[in-house]
Amino acid sequence: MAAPPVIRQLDLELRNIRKRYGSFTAVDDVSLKVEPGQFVCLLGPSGCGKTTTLRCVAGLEEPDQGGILIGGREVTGDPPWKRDIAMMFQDFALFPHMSVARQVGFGLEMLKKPKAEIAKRVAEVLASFEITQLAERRPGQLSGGQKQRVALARAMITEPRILLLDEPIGALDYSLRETVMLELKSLQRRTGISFIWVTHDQNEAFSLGDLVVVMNHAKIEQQGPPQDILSRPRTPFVAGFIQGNNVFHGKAGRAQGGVLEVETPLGAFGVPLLDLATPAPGSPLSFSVRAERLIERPDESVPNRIALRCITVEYFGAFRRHVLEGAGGAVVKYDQFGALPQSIREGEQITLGWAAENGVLHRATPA
Ligand SMILES: Nc1ncnc2c1ncn2[C@@H]1O[C@H](COP(=O)(O)OP(=O)(O)OP(=O)(O)O)[C@@H](O)[C@H]1O
Repeated sequence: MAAPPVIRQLDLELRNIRKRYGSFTAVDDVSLKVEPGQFVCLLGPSGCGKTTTLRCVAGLEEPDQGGILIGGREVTGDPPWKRDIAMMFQDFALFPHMSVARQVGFGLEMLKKPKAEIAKRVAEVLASFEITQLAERRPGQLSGGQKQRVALARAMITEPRILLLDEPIGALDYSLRETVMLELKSLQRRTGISFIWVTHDQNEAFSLGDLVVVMNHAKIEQQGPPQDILSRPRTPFVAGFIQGNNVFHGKAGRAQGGVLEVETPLGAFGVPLLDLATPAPGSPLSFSVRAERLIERPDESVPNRIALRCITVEYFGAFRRHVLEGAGGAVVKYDQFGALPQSIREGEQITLGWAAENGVLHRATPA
């Protein structure tokens, strides 16, 4: 007889969560499914509702509408300690008068575990986070990086199903961040605990997340693997928020062979429709083209072409960014691999173009 199918419960499911503060809606109709052991990054500008969403998952806020399931179990209305989660805050929220060893064991103390078991687990966790030598110190005697480890050890000791992290490396020096990011990613992979990581830093979100959830004005604008968000932004907000996109606004023209003509102040361009319905002629819309997808001095075979003047050339580590101006002052960015010889000078007039397949038509509304 065939083995019964294994049903893997989602670690977390948010079903149409809404949270209002008075008349202000901080989280609006947010739905999310987190697979077991997923690294999820909630990404968006300040005030978009990331922290409030996380606090709803933690049980620190109660949503006005919608449901929260953790490990397939409805937890909406349950207090934080009944949710199989742990949380780590940007300021680490360490208890100032408590020794490192005591704080790390605090979660187990709350769960009323026997003293001997707590001592054994604390010793193990301190060793695994390489902070045994700090056991008797107080938070005031720790560096930023050490506080971070202590906060993490404290969160992980109860082996939660989900770890919620609110800007967990935001308080660290830049020099430390990359190392800590790598450590946290490998910790997440090793333990198989789902991480929900709030950040406004897209580099963090794209380098860490299996799933990136982009929020704006209390709503999810797009969610998907980093590659999808980078290559196929679905809304003008996502395209504009993610570095390196040129966003063009215009009106729908004719569609032919799956390519829509879009009329913009810079000219008419062909953009693939892919799975989108053909918009009514004249309806307003937008599309984007990544700055590294532009081609210099394209020949006649390239249908989308713009005459521009180069305003500035800037270096961003591995690439060189050209900022160019077109008709009516529209700004276009063109990125070139930094190791290539510079081919466009400031002040130069130049034609840039792109293959039609590199244009990404946006959906009019968030989805
Ligand atoms: N307790 C509260 N009372 C009233 N408004 C609140 C409260 N908490 C949050 N808000 C508002 O809800 C909105 C979303 O806040 P939230 O902290 O979730 O945003 P965020 O995306 O995490 O921002 P940041 O990156 O700045 O932390 C903000 O406009 C904020 O001012």
